[in-house]
Amino acid sequence: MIEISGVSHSIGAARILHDVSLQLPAGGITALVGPNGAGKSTLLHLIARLDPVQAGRITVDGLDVNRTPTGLLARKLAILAQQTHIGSRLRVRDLVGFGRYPHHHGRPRPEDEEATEAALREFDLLPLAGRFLDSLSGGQQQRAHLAMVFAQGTDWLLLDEPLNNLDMYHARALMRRLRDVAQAHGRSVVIVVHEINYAAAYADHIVALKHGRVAAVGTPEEVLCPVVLESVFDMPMRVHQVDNRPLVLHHV
Ligand SMILES: Nc1ncnc2c1ncn2[C@@H]1O[C@H](COP(=O)(O)OP(=O)(O)OP(=O)(O)O)[C@@H](O)[C@H]1O
Repeated sequence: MIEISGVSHSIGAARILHDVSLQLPAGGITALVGPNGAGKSTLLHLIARLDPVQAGRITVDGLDVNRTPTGLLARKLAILAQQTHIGSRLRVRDLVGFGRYPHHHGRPRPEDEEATEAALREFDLLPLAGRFLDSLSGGQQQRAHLAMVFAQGTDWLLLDEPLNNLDMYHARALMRRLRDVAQAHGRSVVIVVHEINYAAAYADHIVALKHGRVAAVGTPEEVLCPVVLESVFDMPMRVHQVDNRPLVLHHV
């Protein structure tokens, strides 16, 4: 479980998160939703210690993220951040192989090579494995970064807008893969997602943030109802049920 207790965060004079307390359960998919600027990425960065926790406390399966050694944290959680600053003159296979670094510290073993090849295969990257990142399309680059995160083989996957640039085929494939790793392998996934119907179809648990505060928490049925959605996104919405899941009509 990830426990977030009384977390506040400021950048300069701007308060970004206000006393956020949450529990993200292990072993399923949690979707973080909310309008632009709500603080979703900031919260994910704090969980992964890309930024230090200024006030409050975050633990991941009991490990305090501010005090846990980097190597241990990197074997516990992997994050796909929204902006990645990795050298573009890097080949896809090398990027994906970096995901294994916390396990081998620079001396890859056969099992690390196998994990890298498996991740390349999983994300349809084998034909592109020898290509430089800057020669790939946006969606292909996104798949390469996802494969690196998967190759890390952690209990927790934190993914900030992983559907960015993915076509319908690869978006659905990714969400099914996330559901599979959560259900069949007991791993835990936290995903920031703007397309609310991916949260509706695949999430077990939804957290809505607004203006740096928790606006709603619950199952898809509890959070994805017009009253809650309209208060979070400030626009009218209709919600239907399809295959026992909510389907949000927000685009018309
Ligand atoms: N380096 C920074 N300097 C100043 N303000 C920042 C900085 N980084 C983030 N912010 C502000 O913090 C707030 C929360 O940003 P954050 O990226 O966490 O939101 P988000 O919910 O992920 O938004 P989006 O859906 O647009 O990605 C925003 O108002 C943003 O402008």
